[in-house]
Amino acid sequence: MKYISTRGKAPILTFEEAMLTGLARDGGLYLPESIPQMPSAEIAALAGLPYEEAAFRIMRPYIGDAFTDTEFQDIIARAYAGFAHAARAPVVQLAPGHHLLELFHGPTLAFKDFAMQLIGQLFEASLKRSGNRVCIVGATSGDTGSAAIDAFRGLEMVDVFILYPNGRVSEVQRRQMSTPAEDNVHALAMTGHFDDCQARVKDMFNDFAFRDEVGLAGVNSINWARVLAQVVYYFTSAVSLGAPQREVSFTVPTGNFGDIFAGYIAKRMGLPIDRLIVATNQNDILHRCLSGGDYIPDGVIPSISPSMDIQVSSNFERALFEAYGRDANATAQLMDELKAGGFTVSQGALEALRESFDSGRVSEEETRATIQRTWNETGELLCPHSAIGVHVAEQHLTPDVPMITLATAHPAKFPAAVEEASGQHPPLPLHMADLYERAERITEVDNDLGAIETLIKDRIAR
Ligand SMILES: Cc1ncc(COP(=O)(O)O)c(C=O)c1O
Ligand SMILES: N[C@@H](CCOP(=O)(O)O)C(=O)O
Repeated sequence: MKYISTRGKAPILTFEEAMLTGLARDGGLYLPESIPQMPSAEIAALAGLPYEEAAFRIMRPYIGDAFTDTEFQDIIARAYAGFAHAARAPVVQLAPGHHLLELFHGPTLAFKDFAMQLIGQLFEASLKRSGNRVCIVGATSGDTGSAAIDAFRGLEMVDVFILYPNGRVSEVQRRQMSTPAEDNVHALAMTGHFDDCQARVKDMFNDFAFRDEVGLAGVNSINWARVLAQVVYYFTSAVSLGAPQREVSFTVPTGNFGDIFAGYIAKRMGLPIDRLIVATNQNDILHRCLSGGDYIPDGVIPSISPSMDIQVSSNFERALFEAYGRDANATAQLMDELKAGGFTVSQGALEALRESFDSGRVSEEETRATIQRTWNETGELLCPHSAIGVHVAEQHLTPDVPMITLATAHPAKFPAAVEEASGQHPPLPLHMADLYERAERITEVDNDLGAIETLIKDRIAR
C-alpha cells in the first residue's frame, strides 16, 4: 500500500513513512492510493470478535509490510490493554433507534486514545528498529494533547511538544497535559486560539530546515495513522447493530473533521453507512459550507465544547480531495484560496460531499438542554461535545436506519459545564483522582514561529 498527498507534489510513501512524516512536504495530507474493500462476509465475520482482533483485520491491508502480523497484533494488544472497558468502544441504547458509541474509556477519557495509544506503540516499534529519534509537535484544543502526552511520555526516542490555546481548554485537559513529570513531554500554552496553534504546527512542517534538523513528526489527525485507527470503531459498532445486513447512520461531533472522515473511509471500504452527519457547535463553518458551499473562516468563538472550537478544519482537505475526484491541483488551489481568506466548493463537489454527509449546528443553550434532558431521561451523563452529537442526531432519526452518535469525551473532562447543565458533578475516574494535587509544568509562548522553534531546539539539545 502506497500513500499519496492531497496536493500531488510530495513523495509517495509507505505506511510507515507516512506515519512518521505527518504532513506531506507539499503541505498536503496523505491518503492511501486506493481504499481497500472489505467484502460483506468479512464484515459479518467481525461480529462477536474482541475489539483487538477486529482492529487487526480492518487495519491490516493498510500497513503493507511495515510490521509482521504477529508484531502488529502485539502492538494492538498493548495499545488497548489500558482501556477501562472490556468492549473498548461499547454501544449503549439512548432511545429506540438511537445508540451512543462510548469512546471515552481510554486513559485520557476521549476518543483520541483509540488512535494515540496505537500510534505510541507503532512509533516505539518503528523507532527501536531504526534507532532514529523524532520530535513530535502537535496542536490541541485539549484532547489530542492530553492523549499524545499520555501515549508518548517517557519514550526515550521521542520528544513531544504540544501547543494549546492559553486559557481555552478545560482545567482537567490542561492538568492532563501539564502534570506528567517525564521530561520528554512539554505543554506549551500559546497566545491565541486553536487555529493559531494548528497554523504554527503546519508552519513548522513547511520550514524544511527546522523540520529536518529536529526530525519533526506529527500526531494530529493530519497523520493518516490517526484516521486509520478511528475507522475501526465504525465497523465494530455498526456490526453490533446488524451490519452488514442492515444500514446504519452516524452522527459525529466535529471540529477538525478527522473522526468523521474515518467514518467516510469505513463507508468507502464497504460498511453500509447511510448518512454521516457532521455536528458542530457555534463554530459552524463545516455546517455552513455543507449547506451553502462557502468555506470562509470568520474567527473562533469560545464555547462550552472547547475541543470543537475550530474554524480551519484540517481534514476537510481530505474530503475535498475525494469530492473533486482526487484532483490534487484543484485541492491545492482551494487551499491557496483558504490562505487568502476562503473558498467556494464547486457545485459538483458539493453534491459529491452531500452524497455522504449531512450537518447540523447546536447553540450553547441547546447543548446544555441536551445534557440535562439526556441525563433526566436516560441516566447517561454527556460531555458537551457528545451532547452536540446527540442533539443533531435527534433531528435526523429515521424509522428504518439505526443512528449511532459518537460520545467523544467523558463528562469528567468538562465538569463545570456538565454540572451547570445537569446539576450532576461527574467524578474523575480513580486513576486521575489526585489530578488537582499534582504539580503542573507549563511554558507560556507567544504566537511567534521563530520563538517556538528556538525553544524546541533548545529543549531538545539539553
Ligand atoms: C471531545 C471531542 N469531540 C469532538 C472533536 C472533534 O473531532 P474531529 O476534530 O476529529 O472532528 C474533538 C477534537 O478533535 C474532541 O476532542
Ligand atoms: N479537538 C482536537 C483538535 C485537534 O484535532 P486532531 O484530531 O487533528 O488532533 C483536540 O482536542 O486537540
